[in-house]
Amino acid sequence: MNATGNTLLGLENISLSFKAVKAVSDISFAVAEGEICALIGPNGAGKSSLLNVINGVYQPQQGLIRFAGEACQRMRPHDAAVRGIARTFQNIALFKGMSVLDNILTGRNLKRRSHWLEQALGLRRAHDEDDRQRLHAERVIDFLRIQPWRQTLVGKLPYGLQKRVELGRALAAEPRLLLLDEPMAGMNAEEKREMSRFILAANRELGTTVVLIEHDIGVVMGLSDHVVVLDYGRKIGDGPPAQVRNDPEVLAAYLGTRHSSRSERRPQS
Ligand SMILES: Nc1ncnc2c1ncn2[C@@H]1O[C@H](COP(=O)(O)OP(=O)(O)OP(=O)(O)O)[C@@H](O)[C@H]1O
Repeated sequence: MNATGNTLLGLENISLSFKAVKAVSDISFAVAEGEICALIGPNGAGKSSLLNVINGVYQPQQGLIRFAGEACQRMRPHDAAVRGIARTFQNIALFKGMSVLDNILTGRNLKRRSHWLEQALGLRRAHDEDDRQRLHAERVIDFLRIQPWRQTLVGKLPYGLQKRVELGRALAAEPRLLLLDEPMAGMNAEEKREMSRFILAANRELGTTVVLIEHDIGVVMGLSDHVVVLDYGRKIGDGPPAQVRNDPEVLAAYLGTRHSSRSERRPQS
């Protein structure tokens, strides 16, 4: 564990509705700087909605978000990115017709200092900037061990590698907080182990705080310092993995006494 004990992200009484659907109801929890926090819960529990609140895609009707000591009621996606929050998506959101390197470079857009006109005119400052951004993107490529595919079009890569490139694009922004929406969905056991290693490395070696949504409870227990459990938009668990996995309310949500067809999400004993 890498956590400092200082709160990086605080959610206070967040509620979000879509007309009659209450996606998130009065959720509060804190994420310490340097920790890996997993958001878990059955389908429709409100996990993705909450990530979308954190990075400003959805505006909650109620509640406050504190990030790095600053409180705000409404965060726009651009503000969130400028403040150091990066995100990957449940369904891969990459430019399939662009190379791995160019996709990762798009993660550096907010770091560019040269004006678009300088870039259009090919001025020296823009060239130097390009070199610096490329160097950084190459470091991310090395970190994630995707050098052999750096010039390959992303659409031609297998799914597991595309997920890694998406992680790379998020890391290229040098985020303070990385939000990962099901980074291991659809992967086999070996791919999950590999992805877990990269997430741990980003956390430990780069010092990135991580909030991730994951359905594989074995992965969650092995990777996280902190687990928050949602069910029907409410928080029903919040604590270290060992505590959460033995919580009767959490077990009930997963073992299906309140839901049907939960068999694929049972905590491992
Ligand atoms: N844009 C939207 N418009 C209307 N309803 C929505 C919208 N986004 C989410 N919801 C609803 O909000 C509730 C929470 O959905 P959400 O996607 O956050 O759950 P989840 O826990 O991420 O589920 P899953 O594990 O299936 O991805 C669901 O009832 C969903 O149908």
